[in-house]
Amino acid sequence: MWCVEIRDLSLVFGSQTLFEHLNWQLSSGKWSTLLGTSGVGKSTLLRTIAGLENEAITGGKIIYQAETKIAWMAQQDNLLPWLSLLDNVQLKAHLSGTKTSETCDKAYQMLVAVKMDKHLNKPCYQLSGGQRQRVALARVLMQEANLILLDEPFSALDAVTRHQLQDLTQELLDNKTVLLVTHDPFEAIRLSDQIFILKDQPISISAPIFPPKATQQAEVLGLQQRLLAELASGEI
Ligand SMILES: Nc1ncnc2c1ncn2[C@@H]1O[C@H](COP(=O)(O)OP(=O)(O)OP(=O)(O)O)[C@@H](O)[C@H]1O
Repeated sequence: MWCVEIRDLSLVFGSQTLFEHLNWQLSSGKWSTLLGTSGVGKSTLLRTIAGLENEAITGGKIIYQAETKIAWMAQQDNLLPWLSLLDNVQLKAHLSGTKTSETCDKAYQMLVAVKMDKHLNKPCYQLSGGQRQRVALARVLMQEANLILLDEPFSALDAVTRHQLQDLTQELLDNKTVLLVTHDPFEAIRLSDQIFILKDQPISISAPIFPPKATQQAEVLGLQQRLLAELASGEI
């Protein structure tokens, strides 16, 4: 069962053809990861699925399952620095002047889920990078989306914080459809149900690679080596 189907899609930036008659399906209820060298077009694919690149599309279409609701989380958390955590999490209500005790309560519950509730009235500029990404995750949860697009949300974090936030994100987004962009093969192996490698321009997307689940097997190390080699061979 798919959540998004890309059908015969072509996309061009000036003289650069990124997608040409691209066909691809994103499976429902799974974590899918896009790996590929810098500049290949991973973020563009994510933005295209989010409907943010319509002007660059020259052909084909994207079909969404009924009631698909999209949320987005990226490396830059896009929090408003002078607003409190609580207001950042309920930003839509805050900006539209529709805050209620229900939206406040729900935002609070989301901050509890990401273990940031004790800071709820602080302005966001006082937070560390990892704390800010927790708040960004709470904002994603607040949107009650069923398709979550993650554009390198962990890449700016130190190893320990990254590990913790990966685990938390995986726990809280269980059962959602997640599409993750990363440069890190090990992150892809840890988090994904399926991995896709993007290569070349126009882009080709590999068949799905299904990582083993236990993280300390020789098989995992072998797959990590294979992904690194594939990425190196696809440098553009
Ligand atoms: N709005 C735009 N206008 C023109 N060119 C663009 C635009 N957005 C992206 N590009 C170009 O499209 C190509 C793919 O960019 P994209 O950011 O999708 O790559 P990426 O694989 O996500 O790279 P990275 O891993 O470095 O983030 C790049 O050559 C980039 O310069």
